[in-house]
Amino acid sequence: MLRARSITKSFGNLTVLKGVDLEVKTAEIVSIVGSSGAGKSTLLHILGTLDRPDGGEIFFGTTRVDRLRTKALAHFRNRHIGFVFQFHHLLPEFSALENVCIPGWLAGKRKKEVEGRALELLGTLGLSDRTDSKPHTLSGGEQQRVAVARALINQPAVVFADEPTGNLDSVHARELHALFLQLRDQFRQTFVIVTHNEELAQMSDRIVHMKDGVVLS
Ligand SMILES: Nc1ncnc2c1ncn2[C@@H]1O[C@H](COP(=O)(O)OP(=O)(O)OP(=O)(O)O)[C@@H](O)[C@H]1O
Repeated sequence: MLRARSITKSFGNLTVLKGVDLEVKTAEIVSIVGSSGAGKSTLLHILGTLDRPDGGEIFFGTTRVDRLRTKALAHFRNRHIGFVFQFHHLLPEFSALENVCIPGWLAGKRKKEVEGRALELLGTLGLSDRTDSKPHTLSGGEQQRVAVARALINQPAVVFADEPTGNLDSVHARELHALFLQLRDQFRQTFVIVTHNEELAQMSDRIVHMKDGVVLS
């Protein structure tokens, strides 16, 4: 599904990634753990095509994404990659349903089709009765679940999550992780997660340890 080889990245004099290799299979949940500054978020952003590596190669299936031009890359990202961040960045003036639909509309899919899938996803995530709610009227856990539904709307090959439970209490954090497992089983959804939460990392299929810009295991 996802194959990254010899990924390097520097910011000025600081070499943050020193030749990272990583393979992720379909329907696998991989957690990336490691101390602060190890390069986890940098790697996630590069794998998620939000940033480009200095060297190395990244394949999604047979598509080499690090060579795509900016416009083609944006198109690829919107169609095939989902993101969940610690702060979910929901658009405050739009309802939960609209927030979920927007990436689908941007991808040029039919309005009704997108809405149908959004309603199905929100139902799966236990939010059927909150579809018309604005983000500020939802709890932190509910907002994060809306963000997960939004990440899934275009049926992405991979969802990248950077500290997705960082602003949730332990009950909601556990619920969110259980949801990732459910989505893996139900839709064969693949996840790559950066987390400091040891308990959640243990629930993944595989833990990848990073230290000083390299993957240890
Ligand atoms: N855009 C940038 N410009 C300059 N330096 C950066 C940039 N992004 C990250 N860095 C530096 O790269 C190093 C790795 O950062 P990164 O966020 O990838 O680490 P991390 O393992 O995710 O850390 P944390 O667990 O604290 O989030 C840090 O020293 C950081 O300051």
